[in-house]
Amino acid sequence: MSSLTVYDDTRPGQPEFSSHDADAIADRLKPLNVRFERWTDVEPPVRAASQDTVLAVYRPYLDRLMGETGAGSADVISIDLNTPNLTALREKFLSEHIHSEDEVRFFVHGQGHFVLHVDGKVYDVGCTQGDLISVPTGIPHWFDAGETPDVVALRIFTHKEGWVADYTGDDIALRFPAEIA
Ligand SMILES: CSCCC(=O)C(=O)O
Ligand SMILES: [Fe+2]
Ligand code: NI
Repeated sequence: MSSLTVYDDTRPGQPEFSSHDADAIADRLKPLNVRFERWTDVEPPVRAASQDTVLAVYRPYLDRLMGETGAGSADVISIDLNTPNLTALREKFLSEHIHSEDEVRFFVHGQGHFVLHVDGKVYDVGCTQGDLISVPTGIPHWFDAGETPDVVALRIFTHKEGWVADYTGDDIALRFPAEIA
């Protein structure tokens, strides 16, 4: 289930807002210019589907999204216990970072948490199958799918280099472990 938990960034473990309602989550994130939507009218491909199959299933939606955002490429990231170099991959996403483009992700299978750090607040967004999230350029955040990850997500990129992060050097992610069910 999608979720949002909000904290003051000085008070880990003391949520000041929490919801599992997609509309309430979207409303709460809107002032940050974070886009959060549920796309439920597409039947997801099977978990083991190839990257090309996943892209083909979502093609019309992807074309619209890429048109709206000006993104030039899309790919599929799949992370589970069999993923090569899982520890390194997990660590790469787990430290607070920013991007110079919007981070647009659609959850095809499984779940993961985008944790955003804005104006003294921490927003732990638990994303699940059917969720679209767009984290605006420059918002510090990290991503955690836990120690037994199970996630397949569509990613779209504006830069031709693909995924590039600037780490903030803040170790806040250590103080705010995502609420992984
Ligand atoms: C589910 S996509 C992996 C996370 C990611 O791209 C990021 O944190 O920048
Ligand atoms: Fe990111
Ligand atoms: Ni919950």
